[in-house]
Amino acid sequence: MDSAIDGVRQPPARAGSRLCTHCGERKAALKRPKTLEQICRECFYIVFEDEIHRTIVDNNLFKPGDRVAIGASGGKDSTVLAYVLSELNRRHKYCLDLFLLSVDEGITGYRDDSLETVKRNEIQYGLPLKIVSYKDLYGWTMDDIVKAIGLKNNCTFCGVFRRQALDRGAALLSVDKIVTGHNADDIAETVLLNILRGDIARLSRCTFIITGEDGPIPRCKPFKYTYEKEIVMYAYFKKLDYFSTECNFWFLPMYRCSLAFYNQSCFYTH
Ligand SMILES: Nc1ncnc2c1ncn2[C@@H]1O[C@H](COP(=O)(O)OP(=O)(O)OP(=O)(O)O)[C@@H](O)[C@H]1O
Repeated sequence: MDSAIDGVRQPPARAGSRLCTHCGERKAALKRPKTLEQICRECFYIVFEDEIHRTIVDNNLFKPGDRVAIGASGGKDSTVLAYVLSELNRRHKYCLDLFLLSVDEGITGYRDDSLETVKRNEIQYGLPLKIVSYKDLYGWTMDDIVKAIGLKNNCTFCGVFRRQALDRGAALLSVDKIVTGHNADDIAETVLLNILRGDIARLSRCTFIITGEDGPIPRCKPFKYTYEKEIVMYAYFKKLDYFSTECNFWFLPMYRCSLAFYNQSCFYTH
């Protein structure tokens, strides 16, 4: 729709030529998926990080002196989590001891490459890294398991092993908490899956921000309210070093195509 300034009809503002609705000074670089506001990069960083800080504080995720392991796969979510958490820890003086904890499932051409990214993150963010492998813990790699059982149910095995491996790694690091990069989209997906499966017990638990408080080491999801699209934008604008290939053993072509399209649809090009 055309707008009128001093009675003169103006052409519609082009996406990318609009001013940021927060500072009103810089050009908008994106339309925030969460609020649909036109926002510049600098203001986007501020609101994105502040929302995660608020989530941490409002839900008492940590206490001063906590040792916290960041489940680091090298993917976008855990890379952004490691970066933002170390920034917030410094800025807001959470007084946390942060560690990167990676599980090597033994998937050639996937996890070996993504672990190289985590090793670079270790240096870039100055966070100590611990890697635990299925081979050392269980005597099997995922490559061996898929050779033995094929591609059916392999993700179920891998998920169960990874959960336990993260606990074992966390125990070796003597941490108080594990944080993972599960985001709002992941949680929505889990809710839908649990509804489809009729799994009422899991349905009630799957949205909790802290889980496993009765187990060895509690797990937290600081990205519970963070949209996946915004995590991708943050990583892109900040030029974070992350690994973006899907697992070799997980092949859903339609999902991957739609995700690629979805991840690109919110940027303005100046
Ligand atoms: N191999 C791993 N080692 C350590 N942590 C992991 C590993 N795989 C997954 N995680 C943790 O579990 C979270 C969810 O992983 P999942 O593979 O389900 O989602 P994702 O969206 O691909 O996450 P990411 O972008 O961080 O890879 C990750 O963000 C990370 O914190």
